[in-house]
Amino acid sequence: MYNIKTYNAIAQKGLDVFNDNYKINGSGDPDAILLRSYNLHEEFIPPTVKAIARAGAGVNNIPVERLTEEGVVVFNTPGANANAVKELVIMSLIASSRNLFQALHWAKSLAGNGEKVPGLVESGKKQFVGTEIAEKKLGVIGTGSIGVLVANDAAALGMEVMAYDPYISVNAAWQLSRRVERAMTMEEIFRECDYITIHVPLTDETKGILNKDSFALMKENVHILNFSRGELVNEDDLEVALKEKRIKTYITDFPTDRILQMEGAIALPHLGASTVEAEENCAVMAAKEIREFLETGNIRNSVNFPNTIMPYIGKKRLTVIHKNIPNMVGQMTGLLANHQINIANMTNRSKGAWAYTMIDVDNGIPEDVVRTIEENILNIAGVKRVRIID
Ligand SMILES: NC(=O)c1ccc[n+]([C@@H]2O[C@H](COP(=O)([O-])OP(=O)(O)OC[C@H]3O[C@@H](n4cnc5c(N)ncnc54)[C@H](O)[C@@H]3O)[C@@H](O)[C@H]2O)c1
Ligand SMILES: O=C(O)[C@H](O)COP(=O)(O)O
Repeated sequence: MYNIKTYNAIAQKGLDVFNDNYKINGSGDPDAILLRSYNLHEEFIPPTVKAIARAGAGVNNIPVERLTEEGVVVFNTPGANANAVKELVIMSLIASSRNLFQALHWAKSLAGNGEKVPGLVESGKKQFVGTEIAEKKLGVIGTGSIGVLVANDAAALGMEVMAYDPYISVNAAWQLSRRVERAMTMEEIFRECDYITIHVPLTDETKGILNKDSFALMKENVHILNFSRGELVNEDDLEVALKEKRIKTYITDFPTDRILQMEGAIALPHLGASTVEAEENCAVMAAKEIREFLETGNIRNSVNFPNTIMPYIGKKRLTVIHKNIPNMVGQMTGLLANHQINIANMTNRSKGAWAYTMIDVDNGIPEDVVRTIEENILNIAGVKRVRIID
């Protein structure tokens, strides 16, 4: 029986992925954690936890580096909420061009004026004259799951689109419309675009990527959309740029008290992935990742360990998380050979400083021998975790 601890509201469809062999939030220490944006940085994570799945894209709420050192596999759900975010970004692009957020607020303020309302509407509407997005230039920073969809749809709506992503995946490159122009530097986007939308993860490299230097390069009256993470934008510099009216609108899904008080800032309450479809997609994918890892050792969509898939054929499986250093596999197979154990199947993959090995051995090995081998492998310098799956 496995115990799964959840944080945040996880869609029932995802929880339904777990069968009778699982308890959700049962008593005792968990085997895995399933969460969304809950901040795990300050949380105690018991050593029983083998996997953590983020039902969503961003993993900046999870202490990934520390967990990697502890041999805990962290998953996310690539692309599962991308369409939801894209729809909100496209909506916001149009809404900001048409001053829709302010206009709605103003229209509502007319309540109580009785029969005068239609007249007030007609005389007041000129303050909200907007611009059309067709033929304007959109810059997309980061063309992963969300950025590609935004770029393609904006191009289909008649915008000129320029995209920048020095680490673009082959998959994303295949998906990108031929109408999307490639920017070789972010500066090109800053200088040329009327609208800029950012779709990169929050990392040490991307923190504060939009700052006074980038604002200084931008066209006057640029609209900036940030549906990725608040910390990508330097708040001090943003405040100045909005005050100086260099930036026309800053639309964000990540309000802070300060941003809420800035004129020209439009804040949504982190709604990007809050659709029934996205919540279900993410929860189902995350739950399947946990199940597959706990039951077969296979790793799919991990952010800290190599994706490693070996068909599970019901044999005894040894899974080993270890440092990516020479002679690890040799030492493990040597131990098995010493016990006259035949290897039926084996795989070894690495990602940066870490590696993962799965070895299928024939069934029927006495339990005490299995335990000895487990202990011996764990004693190999560089090995962090060993699991035997029956
Ligand atoms: N508002 C929301 O509810 C919501 C929902 C989903 C994701 N997000 C945020 O959006 C981010 C992107 O999501 P995604 O699903 O598209 O992720 P993704 O991993 O598919 O795409 C991220 C892209 O950013 C690129 N990138 C990384 N560093 C870069 C840099 N310095 N310059 C340019 N490009 C860079 C990567 O190459 C990748 O293509 C997530 O990390 C998360 O923080 C927010
Ligand atoms: O990174 C993500 O996937 C989003 O920010 C969604 O966060 P949420 O699951 O808390 O809505």
